[in-house]
Formats: sequence, C-alpha cells, structure tokens
Amino acid sequence: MSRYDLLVIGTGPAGQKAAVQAAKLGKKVGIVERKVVVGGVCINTGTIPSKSLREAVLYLSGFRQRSIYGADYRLKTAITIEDLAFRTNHVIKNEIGIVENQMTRNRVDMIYGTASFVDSHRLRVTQAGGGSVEFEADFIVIAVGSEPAKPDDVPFDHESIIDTDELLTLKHIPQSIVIVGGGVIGTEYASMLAALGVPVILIDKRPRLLEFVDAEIIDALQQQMKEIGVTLYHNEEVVSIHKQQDGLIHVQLRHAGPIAAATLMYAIGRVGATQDLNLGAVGITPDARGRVSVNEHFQTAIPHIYAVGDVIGFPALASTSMQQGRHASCHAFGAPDGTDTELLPYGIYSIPEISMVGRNEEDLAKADIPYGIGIARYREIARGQIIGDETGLLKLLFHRQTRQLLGVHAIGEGATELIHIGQAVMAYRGQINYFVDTVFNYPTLAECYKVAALDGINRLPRPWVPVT
Ligand SMILES: Cc1cc2nc3c(=O)[nH]c(=O)nc-3n(C[C@H](O)[C@H](O)[C@H](O)COP(=O)(O)OP(=O)(O)OC[C@H]3O[C@@H](n4cnc5c(N)ncnc54)[C@H](O)[C@@H]3O)c2cc1C
Ligand SMILES: NC(=O)c1ccc[n+]([C@@H]2O[C@H](COP(=O)([O-])OP(=O)(O)OC[C@H]3O[C@@H](n4cnc5c(N)ncnc54)[C@H](O)[C@@H]3O)[C@@H](O)[C@H]2O)c1
Repeated sequence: MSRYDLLVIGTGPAGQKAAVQAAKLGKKVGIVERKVVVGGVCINTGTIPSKSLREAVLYLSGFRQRSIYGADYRLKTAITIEDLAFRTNHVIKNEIGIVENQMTRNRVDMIYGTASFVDSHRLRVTQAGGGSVEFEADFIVIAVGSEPAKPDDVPFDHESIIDTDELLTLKHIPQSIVIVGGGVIGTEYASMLAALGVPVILIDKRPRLLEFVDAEIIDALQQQMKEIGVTLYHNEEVVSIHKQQDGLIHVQLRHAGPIAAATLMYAIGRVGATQDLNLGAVGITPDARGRVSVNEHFQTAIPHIYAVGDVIGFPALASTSMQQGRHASCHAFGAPDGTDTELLPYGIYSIPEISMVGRNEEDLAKADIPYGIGIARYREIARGQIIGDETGLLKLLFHRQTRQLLGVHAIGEGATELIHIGQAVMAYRGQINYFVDTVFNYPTLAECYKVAALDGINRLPRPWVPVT
C-alpha cells in the first residue's frame, strides 16, 4: 500500500492549493479525482465556464458598446451555442493544462478514481472499471466540493428542465427561460442570457436579489436587469411544473399564477458532495446539505482530517476555497499561515458586475457606528465616458470622526478588480484622506476612489468658522 504524508480528495481550487502547499513544504502528496479531468466545478462546470461564457456574450452581442453606438449595435447577429462554446472550451482546456502541469511540477501524485474512507488514515480509491486500490496517509484533506441542490419533486430531464451544471451542455440557446433562485448563480446566468436577447423570468422566494449586497447597488442592478429583459418575481415560489405537448414548460407560481418558457432552470443553492466518502467509517457526520463542520484551522472532528472549500459551506467561493486549502496544509505541517476572514471580497458577475468588501450601511447602522458616504458615478469619470459605462458607481463608507474606510461597494465595468484598492486600504486601516492625497492615473476607473472620497468629505458638516 502506498503511503503519503498528505492525501487530498478532490482537484478543485481547494484541493489543488492544499496539495501544492504541502508539496512546497517537502511532503509526499497524493491527490484523488473521480472525474477524468482535474479542476473540479471551478474549471469544468462553474466559475471558469460561466465567466468565459459571460465574456463571449458581452463580446459577440456588442453589449458593452451599445451606450455609444446605439441599442441596436451587434458584433454578430445570430449568435449560436457553438460561438459561445468556442471561447469557453478554449479557456477550460488551457486551465486544465495549467493545473495538471502544477501537479506534475510539484511532484504531486495524481490518483484517478472515487475515494472513500476505510479508516481515519486509509482511503480506498475505486476506479471507473470497478477495481480499487488503498492508500494510507498521516493527514487527509477532504476537498470534494458541491453539487446543485435538486428538489425531489422537480421532473429534471437534462434538456428542458435542468440544473445549473446542465446549462452549459444545452445544444441550443434557450428561446426563453424561467430561472428559479435569484442567488449568485441565478442572477449571473439571468443577466448573461438576457444580454443575448433571451426573455428571462427570474423567481426568488426572498423579497429581493442577493440580500447580502448593499441595497442601493441591488436597486441599480435590478433596474438594469429589467431594462435588458429580465422579469423579476420576488416572494415567489413554484407550485407545479408541467411539460406540455407544445414543448413549453408550464409553471404555476404561488402568487403570480401560470407562466411558461422553453427551459426551466433550478439555481437554488448547492449541497456538499460527501455521499461517496463513507464518512461513517471515521465518525464524521455531514449536515442535511452534505456539509462537514470544521474549526478555525479547517480540522474536522478528527484532528488529522481537514475539510476545505464548498464542502464546508459558506462562503463557498473559488477564491476562499484556495485560501482554505493552503491554510489547512500549513496547519497540518506546522507552517505559519493565517486568513483575513474580515475582509473577504465578493465579486458577482452579473451584467453589470458588482463587488464589495467590508461593511454595508445596514451593518453599520445596527452597530451604531457613525458613518459617512461618498459616491462616484462612472458617468462623471472620464474613463466611464470613454468605455461607455454611464450607470456604474463606487460607494465608500467611512467612519465620520476618524475617516477610516469601513466598506466599499461597486457596480459597473471592472468593479470586481476595482474593489481590491479599497480592500488594501482597509487592511492597513487607512482613511479616505489617502484617496484625496494620492495621485491616480488618468483617465482610469480608479479615479472613482478620489472622487468618492472628496464627495464623502464634502457631505460632512463644515467646522464652524467665526466671521471676522
Ligand atoms: C456556475 C458557478 C459559477 C461560479 N462562479 C464563481 C466565481 O465567479 N467566483 C468564485 O470565487 N466562485 C465561483 N463559484 C464557486 C466555485 O466554483 C466553488 O466555490 C469552487 O469550485 C469550490 O472549490 P472546491 O475545491 O471546494 O470544489 P470543486 O471545485 O467542486 O472540486 C471538487 C472536486 O472533488 C472531486 N470529488 C468529489 N468527490 C470525490 C471523491 N469521493 N473522490 C474523488 N474526487 C472527488 C470532484 O469531482 C471535483 O473535481 C461558482 C460556482 C458555480 C457553480
Ligand atoms: N461570482 C461568484 O462568486 C459566484 C458565482 C456563482 C456561484 N457562486 C457560488 O455558488 C453557490 C451556489 O449559488 P446559488 O445561486 O445556487 O445559491 P445561493 O444560495 O446563492 O442562492 C439560492 C437562491 O435561491 C433562492 N431559493 C431557494 N429555494 C427556492 C425556491 N424553492 N424557490 C425560489 N427561490 C428559492 C434563495 O432565496 C436564494 O436567493 C453560492 O454559494 C456561491 O458562493 C459564486
């Protein structure tokens, strides 16, 4: 039986980084993958394909140029699924190659097959053909990721009633679509499909999309989604689904009544992919959504077994999963490491994209912290005019007395990149005066920070000056 210092289960972002980090510490590492390719949901069905699809949609539809050249501007009029897949497949292929190379360069052994626990130091790996091999390790990292949640009463057929992984395997662009679940995935895919001209109905049981995002930013997003053809139903649920002979999916909503579309997609969250692990053999019990509990070092109830990435639940992002993987390996082998969990950025690739870091107005009001607001609108920034983004905005929240930056919220082109300037200033407990006193490249979107900081300061009450 082969023996390792560390065995990792899953080659998504969490598993990759756990494996490479341990290898960099000179450890003998093996990584198990049940699919025929590495990369997990991130590279194959989630982050990378969806973001490549978004780029293909924006480019081919000419969407970014429409505010300058007119609402009818198109780079290509009849966009096909093949046009979109061309770019997506190109990126996926390259990303798979990069990960495989990283594993080889770092002498991480690739073991293909489905892993399950025999005991707390041994894994059985069952290959597609049915044979199995056992491996032993001092430490094991569970990085098995997640799968779409699929309610039992929904008649999924992989073609017209689908989950979010299946959207990428459709043979045609849907003629119309109902999306159930206005979380991150539902919102991103709704705006991409609408930008392609597909009529979209987006349903969520909550009163607004993405409740954790600043209300002003969400209002702006919802407004723009409506303008490009998304119909939003809030506080709403599906009561029944029937596929009729006309090929349409007829959906009965609890409040709004009947609606119909060619495709119905469920995007109501994800569950941990723990079902094949035989966790009972080691005394770890996942919760009802398949998630495993861990402590602040990502150790499960069994200290030498760690769990990282989507399988531990919130925030379930590729960005945080990578950091958790590294952190777990450093902790296992006694190397120093830490994660700043207070300043996690969020990037949501709706159209327009939104991003945030730090606290929002609701948090600050609840905590009774006196805060000021400064806003820069892209239409007032030269770069905003040049790129034709007239609706973007950057909002700074800061302490009214100390002027310390407390939160940054943005919507518009480049928002997910722009946010990291604010994140760095916040990490060093900087004040908004930094933006006022600093020279920014011109014309850039980064200039928004200076304009928003000045706006914030100008809104503060002026000190009383005696008349002489
Ligand atoms: C549509 C979509 C868009 C997204 N967009 C973003 C985004 O823009 N930004 C962002 O930060 N995050 C995004 N995410 C989230 C991100 O993809 C996940 O957070 C990330 O992939 C989780 O990484 P992971 O390593 O935990 O798991 P995964 O990437 O799911 O990888 C787990 C791997 O483990 C393997 N595995 C499972 N069980 C076993 C077993 N028993 N034996 C062997 N192998 C096994 C699986 O085959 C898989 O390869 C998106 C997700 C989706 C679905
Ligand atoms: N840009 C990004 O970072 C990004 C992009 C996509 C996905 N992701 C990750 O993928 C994960 C899964 O995303 P998701 O959008 O599937 O889940 P989610 O948990 O973000 O959203 C699910 C939504 O579905 C709604 N919902 C649940 N059940 C419903 C029902 N029966 N009827 C109507 N609405 C219902 C919920 O109110 C919620 O708004 C997220 O946790 C996220 O971290 C991240």
